[in-house]
Amino acid sequence: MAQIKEQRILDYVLQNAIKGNPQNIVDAIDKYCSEMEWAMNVGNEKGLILDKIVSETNPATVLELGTYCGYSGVRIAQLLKPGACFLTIEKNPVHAAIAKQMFEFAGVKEKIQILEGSSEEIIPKLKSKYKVNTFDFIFIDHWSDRYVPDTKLLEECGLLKKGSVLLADNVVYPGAPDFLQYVRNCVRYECTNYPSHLEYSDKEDALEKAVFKG
Ligand SMILES: Cc1ncccc1-c1cc(O)c2nc[nH]c(=O)c2c1
Ligand SMILES: [Mg+2]
Repeated sequence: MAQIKEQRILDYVLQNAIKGNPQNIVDAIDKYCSEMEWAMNVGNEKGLILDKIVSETNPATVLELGTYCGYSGVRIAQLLKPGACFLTIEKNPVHAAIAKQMFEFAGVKEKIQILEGSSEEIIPKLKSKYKVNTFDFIFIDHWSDRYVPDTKLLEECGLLKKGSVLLADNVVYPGAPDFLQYVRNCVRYECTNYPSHLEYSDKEDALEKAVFKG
C-alpha cells in the first residue's frame, strides 16, 4: 500500500488508465475516488461545468491556483488550443510531484507548467519571471482563506484584463463566503453561480464565475 493517498491515486492511474489519453485518466481518477478513497479533485459533476466555461472562454492564458494531483489540470489542458499558456501553482511539494507525473502520463506536460510555492509568493513574480501579461481564465481551487487576498493580488499585479474569467471551486462547501461577498458587491465583476455538489458526494457545493470588467 503506497504511503499516501495521492500516491495511491497516481499508482491506480498508471496501472489502469490509457497513457496519453487525458479523458481516460480523468475517468480513472473519478472511478478510484468515488469507489476507493475520497479526494479533493473537482470531480466530474463540477468538472463538466468547468469544461463548458473553459470551452466558452477558449483561453490563450490560464492560471490555476491549487494543482493537487493534477485532475483539473488534465481536464483543462485537453481543451486548450495549441500554443496556449497554462500555469498551475501548488504549495505542497509532494502533491506537485504527483501532479507532474500525472501530466506526463496524460501527455499534457508540454502544455502545463507547475510552479511550486505559495500563491502569494508566486503571483507577484508572474509578469517578471514567467513573462505573463494577463490571464484569460483563472481556476481558483487552492484554499478558501486565500480566495479574496489572491484575487486582490491578481488585480494589483495587473494580471487581469477586461473579460478575464475567474472560476472558484467550493464556494458553498467548504465555503468561501468572503469571496462571494467580495466579487458580488464589487462593480468590477459580473458574477454567475453554478450550483452543483461536492465531488464524490451528495453535499451541496457550487462554482462561482466572476468576469472582470476592467
Ligand atoms: C478536504 C475537504 N474535506 C471535506 C469537504 C471538502 C473538502 C475540500 C474540497 C475541495 O474541492 C477542495 N478544493 C481545494 N482545496 C481544498 O482545501 C478543498 C477541500
Ligand atoms: Mg476544490
